[in-house]
Amino acid sequence: MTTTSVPTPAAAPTTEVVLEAEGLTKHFPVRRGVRDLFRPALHVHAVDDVHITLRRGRVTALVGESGSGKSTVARLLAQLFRRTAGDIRLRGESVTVRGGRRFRAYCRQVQMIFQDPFASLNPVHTVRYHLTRALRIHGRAGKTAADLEANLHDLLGRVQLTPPERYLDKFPHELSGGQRQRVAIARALGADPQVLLADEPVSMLDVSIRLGVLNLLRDLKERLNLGILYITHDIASARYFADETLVMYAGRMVEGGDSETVTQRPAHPYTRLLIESAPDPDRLQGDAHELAETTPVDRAGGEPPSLIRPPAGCRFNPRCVHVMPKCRTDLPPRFDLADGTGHWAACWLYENGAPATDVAPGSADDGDAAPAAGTDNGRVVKP
Ligand SMILES: Nc1ncnc2c1ncn2[C@@H]1O[C@H](COP(=O)(O)OP(=O)(O)OP(=O)(O)O)[C@@H](O)[C@H]1O
Repeated sequence: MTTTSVPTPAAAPTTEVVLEAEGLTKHFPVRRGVRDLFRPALHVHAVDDVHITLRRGRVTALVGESGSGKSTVARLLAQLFRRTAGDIRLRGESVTVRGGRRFRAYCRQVQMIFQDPFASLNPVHTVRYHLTRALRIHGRAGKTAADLEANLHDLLGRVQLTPPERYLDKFPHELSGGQRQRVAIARALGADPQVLLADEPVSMLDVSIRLGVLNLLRDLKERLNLGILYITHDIASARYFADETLVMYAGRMVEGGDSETVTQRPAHPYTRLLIESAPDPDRLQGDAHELAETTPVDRAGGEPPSLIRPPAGCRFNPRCVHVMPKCRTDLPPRFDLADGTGHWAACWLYENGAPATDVAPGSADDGDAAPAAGTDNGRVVKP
């Protein structure tokens, strides 16, 4: 019996840039009624001037509260949305595809995993159907029925659904949430991609199984040398799972760097707010008084701004406790924090190269902390 097992991608240097976007922008037109015909057209400024680089063998987390534009970035990178401006390069080559054969070729390399595995699998079809279809679409089903069966077994083995025979003929409703998400991941792997865009892949799963799915993704990253974009509300899980973390607020990137640095020494007042809002088991283990003394608190209040008329200057300025006149008028560029880790923040506080630890914690007002971004779902419990 000859079988064509699912091949392992060719070895590549782990830091090879596979997918990058520069100046990525998406403005959604606002639907208008007859009475608005003579008024200027309005747009939702969902994503503005985003730069992102995904490397093979690395997880990049994109963190921000609801409505900050994370899913839009993922859909732009997946070429599911037409971009308003910017460039997307796959292995250095600019790509714009709109359906058809070129879109399928792109999908073979860049696959998306969605938040809700139940919605992303067709309830009337079995696991076998979903995976066979993915293998056939991407020309990887093999030549014979035996090839196909071996490839199906291989895919299920990769997502640790073993023995495969137990799962192949099951319908989505016969599987747990975690098993369904593993099937969705197996289906994505059926294309033999180089990049996975995972849009909140664990936020709809029971807390107890989130870590297992994240560990699986990390294992796949290492074994298949995948570049992974991990979208989440939960900055604590980014620290655990991602190599690099980017923080997004109201459609713009505000901070980035290696995950340990961004989560342990956050520079942007918004990142500080996110971290303060997200209980981290490591921090919570400490004494409460000690915590209050050693952790800078930015008690910013308020709500994210309207993206139809976003604030001038820094979009976080209406909520920022460190706001300066310049923040209300001038858009801050990325300032390199010169700590040797590639850490940067788009915040005027760092205009003169002040180190990340120099932001005075005591300037917080006495208001309540802002609504917790990401405290409700998507959280991973560390072992
Ligand atoms: N198709 C669309 N048409 C108009 N506006 C849209 C569309 N899709 C998203 N938006 C708007 O773009 C902004 C960013 O949405 P997006 O879903 O990317 O945010 P998010 O950070 O992923 O939020 P969540 O975590 O809740 O999914 C929001 O204001 C949203 O209402």
